[in-house]
Amino acid sequence: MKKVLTIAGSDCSGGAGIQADLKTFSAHGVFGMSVIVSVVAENTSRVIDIQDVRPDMIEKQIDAVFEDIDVDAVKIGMLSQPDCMEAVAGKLKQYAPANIVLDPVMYAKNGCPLMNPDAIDTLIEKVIPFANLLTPNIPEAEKIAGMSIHNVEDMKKSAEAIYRMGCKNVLVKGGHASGSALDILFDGERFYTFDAQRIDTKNTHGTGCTYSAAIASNLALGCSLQEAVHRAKEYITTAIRHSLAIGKGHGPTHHFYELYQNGLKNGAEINNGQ
Ligand SMILES: Nc1ncnc2c1ncn2[C@@H]1O[C@H](COP(=O)(O)OP(=O)(O)OP(=O)(O)O)[C@@H](O)[C@H]1O
Ligand SMILES: Cc1ncc(CO)c(N)n1
Repeated sequence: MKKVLTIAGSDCSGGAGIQADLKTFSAHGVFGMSVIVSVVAENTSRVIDIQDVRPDMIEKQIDAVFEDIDVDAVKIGMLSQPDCMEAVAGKLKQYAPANIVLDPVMYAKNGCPLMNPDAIDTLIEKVIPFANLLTPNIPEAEKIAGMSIHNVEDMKKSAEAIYRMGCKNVLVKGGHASGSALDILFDGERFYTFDAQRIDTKNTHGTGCTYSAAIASNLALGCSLQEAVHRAKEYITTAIRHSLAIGKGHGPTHHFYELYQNGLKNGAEINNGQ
């Protein structure tokens, strides 16, 4: 069985973070493992408080996994402070795992901050160079690239600027744009687009976590990057289409294994071109 690790924050309400990642791993038939970087008291409406795990404890969790188990892919999510980022980066250097997917989480869907804005330089200098794939949404791509994004051309320009920071591939997600749900992948040479119909729902809590965890699962299963993103786009589109009206705010996506299989069989209408 393929083994995939998430290094991220815990969402006690179950829709995002570590919890979304582990549900996504199970739906893909891979063995999920987790290193908790922050404990977040949050729900579908708000973030109440964040307690970061001590950096040496983050390092020890990563050691515990890698000294014992071969890891086929790593998904990295919420890293709230520079010292958490440095702890994770040091261990990525030490263990050099394959297939690192980095979701540079900055805000929850309800707008609450999950990363200290002063940590962005550390993210760029210390963590981004380890990523095989970076998956910013539009506001995150704006902050990292230092430009504003108004259209698809701007999404492409931001992807090029972020690529130059040392990650091997960049996927700028269009969930925050209007029109169809269009994502742009840049591999340093070419752009690939992954487009799906926008689903009219407020229940999109944890979509970015789910998407990046699905990409990491597919990479662990041996897919090429383009195939991994294509399949993950089908997965997230199906999970949003069947999202759950749980809670009073942005409800979570749905991770039923059977739903995933049916979604794939029914072909969740993804157009990918170049
Ligand atoms: N309403 C929607 N209908 C269809 N696809 C969507 C919708 N909203 C987001 N997506 C898709 O979901 C994926 C995740 O993108 P999004 O930009 O929402 O991530 P995110 O903002 O990082 O999520 P979060 O911070 O809540 O975890 C992308 O493929 C995006 O195109
Ligand atoms: C712990 C955690 N990670 C990521 C997100 C972004 O959706 C969230 N809301 N909570």
